[in-house]
Amino acid sequence: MASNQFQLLLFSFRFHGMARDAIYTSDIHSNGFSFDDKVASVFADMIGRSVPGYGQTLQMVELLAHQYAQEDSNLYDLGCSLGAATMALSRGAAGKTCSVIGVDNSPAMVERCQQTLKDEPVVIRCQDILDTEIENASVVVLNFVLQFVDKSARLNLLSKICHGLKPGGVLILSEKIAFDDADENRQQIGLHEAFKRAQGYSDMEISRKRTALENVLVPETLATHHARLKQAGFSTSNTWFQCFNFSSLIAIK
Ligand SMILES: Nc1ncnc2c1ncn2[C@@H]1O[C@H](C[S@+](CC[C@H]([NH3+])C(=O)[O-])CC(=O)[O-])[C@@H](O)[C@H]1O
Ligand SMILES: O=C(O)C(=O)Cc1ccccc1
Repeated sequence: MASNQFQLLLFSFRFHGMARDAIYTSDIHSNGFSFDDKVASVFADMIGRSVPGYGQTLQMVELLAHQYAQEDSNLYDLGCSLGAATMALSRGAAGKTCSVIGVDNSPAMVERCQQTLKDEPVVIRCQDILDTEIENASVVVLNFVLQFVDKSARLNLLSKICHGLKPGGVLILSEKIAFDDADENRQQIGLHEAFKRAQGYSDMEISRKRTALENVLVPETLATHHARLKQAGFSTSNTWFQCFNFSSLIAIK
């Protein structure tokens, strides 16, 4: 997606009432994190101010879709939330006869996503991605989603994706990551929290969300991701982006 198009998307979220994320200014949401209506209503602001490099990641999803989308194939955005990466896929594949499919199991997200993308040539489904059939695919996106899937189900999901990809097809995987070295892990988490502070979150908001995400968002190391991608059947995987404890990979079948 050209950066002006991404700006347009952000503008459209703002225009349609994108509210500022103030969820953790109060402690009523301190018991766990879920993609409910409250989160969905501020999500564009939340992810933009919480994930360093998020906007650039979307631009690269468009570029990678342009590079790897094959004629007469399906492009999947698994865990599409409000459809930002779905839109990037659609833009990247413009001019090719591809079907773009976004999937999310949060009704609140899907409702908003369908409304926002109602004029785009994409289909948005409310479904658990563990139940989604992947077929005739050339590009599959998991943009900060695998981290929410139970660890024990991650390999099966990636194997299913690899199986549904055409030869030369790709998986674009973005994740919050962990580091084996405890000092490095602490430093990267500290830098991420400094980023969030610079984006206007208070120490209290940062600390409450950290607690809410415990055992909900479970990050793993890059080495674990690359090893699992290989085990799932991908022939290569490479890291193409990292900022603090957030990273994006591409795996080719
Ligand atoms: N099993 C599941 N099945 C379907 N959806 C799921 C599942 N588990 C989680 N989700 C969905 O995955 C999304 C994760 S957000 C993705 C951002 C987006 N990709 C973006 O590029 O803007 C990332 C974040 O919040 O850090 C939520 O909408 C969940 O409902
Ligand atoms: O905010 C955080 O600490 C994150 O790790 C990123 C994030 C962004 C949106 C929802 C959940 C987590």
